[in-house]
Formats: sequence, C-alpha cells, structure tokens
Amino acid sequence: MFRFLTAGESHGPCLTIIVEGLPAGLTVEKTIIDADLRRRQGGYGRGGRMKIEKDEIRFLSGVRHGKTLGSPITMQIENRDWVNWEERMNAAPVEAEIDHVTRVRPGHADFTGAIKYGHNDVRNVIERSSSRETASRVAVGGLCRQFLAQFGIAVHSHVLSVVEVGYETLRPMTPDAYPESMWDVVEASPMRCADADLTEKMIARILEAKREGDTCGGVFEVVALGVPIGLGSFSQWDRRLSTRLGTAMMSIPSVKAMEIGAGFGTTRTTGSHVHDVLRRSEDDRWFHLSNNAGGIEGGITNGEPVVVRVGVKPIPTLAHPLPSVDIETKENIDQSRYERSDVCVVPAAGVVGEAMMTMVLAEALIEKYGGDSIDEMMKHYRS
Ligand SMILES: Cc1cc2nc3c(=O)[nH]c(=O)nc-3n(C[C@H](O)[C@H](O)[C@H](O)COP(=O)(O)O)c2cc1C
Ligand SMILES: C=C(O[C@@H]1CC(C(=O)O)=C[C@@H](OP(=O)(O)O)[C@H]1O)C(=O)O
Repeated sequence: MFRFLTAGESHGPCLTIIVEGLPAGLTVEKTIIDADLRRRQGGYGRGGRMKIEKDEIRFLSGVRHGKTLGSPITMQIENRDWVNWEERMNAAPVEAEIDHVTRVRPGHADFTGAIKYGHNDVRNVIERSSSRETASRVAVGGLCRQFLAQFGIAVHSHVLSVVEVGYETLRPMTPDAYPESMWDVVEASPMRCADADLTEKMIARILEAKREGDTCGGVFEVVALGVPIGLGSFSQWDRRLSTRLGTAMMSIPSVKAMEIGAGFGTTRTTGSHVHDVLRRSEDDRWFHLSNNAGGIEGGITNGEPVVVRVGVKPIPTLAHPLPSVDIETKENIDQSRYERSDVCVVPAAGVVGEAMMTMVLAEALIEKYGGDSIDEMMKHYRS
C-alpha cells in the first residue's frame, strides 16, 4: 500500500514527510525533487515569503546510496523563516501573551479552524492551514515522478486562465495536442502558460488586482502522458481513478472545482460530439479519435493522456481586507486582518496538482503491477 503523511507548521523549524510503499531498488535523485520544489515556489503573483525560502529536501530515512530501501522514506524541508518566528513559535510555554490574532479573514480557515479547535489565537490555525504544507506534497510528487518515469509516464501542468483571461472548454486532448516543445514554453513562462500572448494578459490582470488590493484565481490543467491502459477500476466506487483524482485535486487548499477531460463542456452538447471513437492503428495499437473523456472510461485509464482541469479560487488574504468579525470581542469590524500574502498562486497550484496526479498514478501502478522491488514490478509490467 502506498501512503504518505506530512507534518509541520508554516513558521515552525521544518516540514516533515513520511512516504511508505514505494518499491525497493528505485533510483531517486534529490536534485529532481528539489527542481519540483523550486517550480512550486515560482510563478507571477507570489508574495514576500518566497524570497526568504529556498526549498530543498533532506533524506532522513529509506534511501541509501541513491536507491530506495523499501522502508519508509522520511524527508525534511527547512523553513528558513523559522529564525524570524522562533520566539512566537516556540514549543515551550511563554510568560506573556504575544501576537494574538483575532480578526478572521473571509475565505481562509481562520473562522472555522478557531471555532472547531477552540483557539482564541487564530495564529494556532493559520500555521497548519497555510499552504506551506503543499511543499511537502511536491516533495512526495518528486519521488513519485521518478517512479513513474520507469514506466514511461510523464506528468505536466500548465495554466489555462486567470480570472476572466483565457480558458477554452472543448480543447483537443489527444497526445498530439501536447508536443514535447510545449512544456519548454510552459516552464519558461512566468505564468506557466503555453501561450505568450495570454501570459502577458494574465500578468496584467494580476497587476491590476494587486493595485486594487485584490487577489486572483484561475484554472490549471494537469496532463499525464504515457499512462498504460487499465489503471483504476469500476468494481467499487473508491477504486475508480476518477474518484481518486477528484479527492487528490480537491485536497489542494483553494481548489474549488475540477473537470476530467472536457468536464462541464460535455454537458453542453450531445453524445455524438462528446464520446471518443476507438480505432486500431496499422501498427496494432489502440487509439481514440478525440479525448473528451480525459483518458478515463469507467474509472479505468484508456491509454490516452489523463487530463484534469482544476479551478483555484482567489487568494483569501486581501491587502484591502473585507469586513469580518473579531472573534475575541465578537464585534463586527470593517476590515479583517491583512498579513504578508500571495496575490495569485495558479501556477504554483498547478505544480501541486502535478504532484497529486503522480501520487494517484503511482498508487494505481503499485496496485496493478505489485511487487516489493522495482525489478519485480517491471517484470509484472512487461508481461
Ligand atoms: C501554493 C499556495 C499558496 C497560497 N498562498 C496563500 C497566501 O499567501 N495567502 C492566503 O491567504 N492564501 C493562500 N493560499 C490559499 C489558502 O491556503 C487557502 O485558501 C486556505 O487554506 C483555505 O482553504 P480553502 O480555500 O480550500 O477553503 C495559497 C494556496 C496555495 C495552493
Ligand atoms: C509559505 C508558503 O505559502 C504561504 C501560504 C499562505 C497561506 O495562507 O496559505 C500564506 C503565506 O504565508 P506567509 O505569511 O508566511 O508569507 C504564503 O507565503 C509556501 O507556499 O511555501
């Protein structure tokens, strides 16, 4: 069974990640994981924190001489900002109360978290609800990416829209819609967008929002190429790959919507325009004439690219804050709290989406091809 746990506060000393269930003998490179962590830190619209952090992992267990042992893998990511928070985040009891946060921000976990856990200082909520945690997921994704590469699977993301700029619903999603050269353009774009014109428009839109003390959301797409036929199952609700991708993507903070393939687009036309016609090629391969299903039929991969589009809401912390309530005084207030914040994280959320996709596919591969070592798994896969 593949599983992972993450721990750590946003301004605590570090993030800790434990991953279990990857086979033994898999070659893993720290540099590949660190490159993913760097990609998550980027994108136009990020705030001051990303100038402080320089995320990289340290292996604490489960890897020896560049190969997995089959035992739990522990990774650690340092929070460089910790030195500025050491006193406020210290685990030891404090004499005097410090930095009490009580003006909850609409759209963040401040209100629900404070009521649920009975905290009178919202700082106790912010620390773990912060999307700093998504760095841990990207570290797991960096491991899974290297595992998937053994099976010829590659996972990418790109940004389709920011607020009202961009987004076509019925886009082609067959393998030729994703040429290798596209990903070089995406990686070079500050918006992780494949269209240079759109990149500029998105940046202008974010700047406009920033000037108004406002924030932006948008849509990113995650694509897995080279996925074999047969991952997932229709036999139980929770074994459908669509279910598992839904859970994975919707677990990303600020994600409010997800489509598989043409998604909502399929509801606005008729069956003859939606369903992907199956064909057999002259070199004896299965292929479909279109990919509106996003590579999944009956909860099982059908050999086409697995494609999901994911909707990210605008960042909750506004420089021009919305009205709210002070949970200590119970008074209605004109402005909730502002603290250092990102303005738009759609490109970064896309990198987190990639990580979630790699984990779902890794788990499904382990399930289907089983084995305690990578050699054993490859034997099952080849047969
Ligand atoms: C990579 C990333 C960075 C984020 N940065 C911020 C931020 O700087 N300020 C903020 O208010 N929200 C930020 N968010 C969004 C909040 O974490 C999220 O809205 C909050 O945890 C509440 O969860 P919910 O939106 O799913 O309800 C970020 C989200 C992601 C994915
Ligand atoms: C730290 C990260 O994102 C943070 C997510 C976040 C939030 O509220 O979710 C709020 C901000 O935290 P801070 O107040 O420390 O600047 C972001 O910087 C990160 O992505 O690594």
